[in-house]
Amino acid sequence: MRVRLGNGYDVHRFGPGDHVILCGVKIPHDQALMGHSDADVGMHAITDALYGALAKGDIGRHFPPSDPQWKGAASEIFLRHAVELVRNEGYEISNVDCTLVCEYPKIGPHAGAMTAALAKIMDLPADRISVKATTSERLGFTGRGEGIASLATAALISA
Ligand SMILES: Nc1ccn([C@@H]2O[C@H](COP(=O)(O)O)[C@@H](O)[C@H]2O)c(=O)n1
Ligand SMILES: C[C@@]1(CO)OP(=O)(O)OP(=O)(O)OC[C@H]1O
Repeated sequence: MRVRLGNGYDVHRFGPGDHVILCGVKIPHDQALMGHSDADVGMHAITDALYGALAKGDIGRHFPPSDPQWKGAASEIFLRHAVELVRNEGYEISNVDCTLVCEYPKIGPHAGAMTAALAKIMDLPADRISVKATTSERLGFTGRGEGIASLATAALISA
């Protein structure tokens, strides 16, 4: 059996707005995340982990921020593309683990909905997907509430 691992990391800054979209779930919040797309920082990190596991570049290579086609795009477009590449290369996703770094919003109450949303998009059982969160103890840009960071790891196994 062949195994490949990938990691992903992304950051989006806060700006004016009344909700964020994280791992496919819309969460009411007193600010929004800014980006060329819908700024789903969790989904972007997972997408990059899949590209990384395949050694096939990153999200900006496949969906350039300079391309107006992706302005306001739903990030599930990017994730679906990465999942398709995984399957086309003869792998299946063993599991994905994502950590969101922010003081607010609190992720715990939404983690189940995020896992379910990702499972649907990735066509995977929910027990292969983990979404969790940490604060940064009010330190740094995430601690000051200037934005949200996300890290993800993906493991692929040969199908
Ligand atoms: N945005 C967040 C941040 C954290 N959590 C949950 O709180 C726990 C404690 O966080 P620490 O940073 O103090 O370790 C963490 O393990 C999460 O369960 C959260 O839900 N949303
Ligand atoms: C996702 C893309 C799509 O144009 O735009 P952003 O929403 O700005 O997100 P980022 O994580 O900066 O990745 C770059 C782009 O590929």
